[in-house]
Amino acid sequence: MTRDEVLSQFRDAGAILEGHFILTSGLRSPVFLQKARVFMYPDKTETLCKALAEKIKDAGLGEIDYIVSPALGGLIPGYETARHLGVPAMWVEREDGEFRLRRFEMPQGARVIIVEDIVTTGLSSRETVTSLKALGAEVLAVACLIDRSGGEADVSVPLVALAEYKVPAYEPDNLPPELAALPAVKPGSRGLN
Ligand SMILES: O=P(O)(O)OC[C@H]1O[C@H](OP(=O)(O)OP(=O)(O)O)[C@H](O)[C@@H]1O
Ligand SMILES: O=C(O)c1cc(=O)[nH]c(=O)[nH]1
Ligand SMILES: [Mg+2]
Repeated sequence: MTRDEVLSQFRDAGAILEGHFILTSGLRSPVFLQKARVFMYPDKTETLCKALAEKIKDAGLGEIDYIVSPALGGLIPGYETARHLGVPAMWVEREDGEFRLRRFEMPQGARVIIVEDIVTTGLSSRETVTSLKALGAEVLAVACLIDRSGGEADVSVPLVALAEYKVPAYEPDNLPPELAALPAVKPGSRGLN
């Protein structure tokens, strides 16, 4: 899929939101990719994740034992990408703020690809890599649907992005006036009680 085809799937689902958003990293942005509005549609999700699975295969990473995704956003694309790769999918979820593989066993040395929905700073992906390495997994790569950093994010392992879409993000104490004038909302699940 081309970058424009990937972005069209998001645009057609009404998933490219404009306003003032607090991102999971704490950065602020005038654009939010509300992936849940894409994952509402099984056909769109299948199209995107089939293409991501092909890109993962083309990356030549060798045998893959498991896909693991960070909840919540990674759950649906992780499952669907795993389906196209023919491997099982697990997820990590936050417990006391830390990603944990609460419901599954990870065999020592298992070869894992992490599937994320969106990468902005790479923070959530790095947290996922750390949690899986601590269990003895070999993390081959992170794969995501959209890399908002335009290739700049450090996920601590190779990053396979279906599309890059560079979107501005600002430190909260350095906002452009037109962004500061809008009320801020935080759509993601980090820090929710
Ligand atoms: O690269 P980063 O700077 O970490 O940003 C990207 C992360 O932000 C979102 O998750 P969020 O924590 O908002 O919660 P969600 O998965 O429940 O949407 C998204 O699903 C990624 O996991
Ligand atoms: O950085 C984030 O938290 C983030 C950005 C985005 O566009 N979409 C999303 O789900 N999370
Ligand atoms: Mg997430």
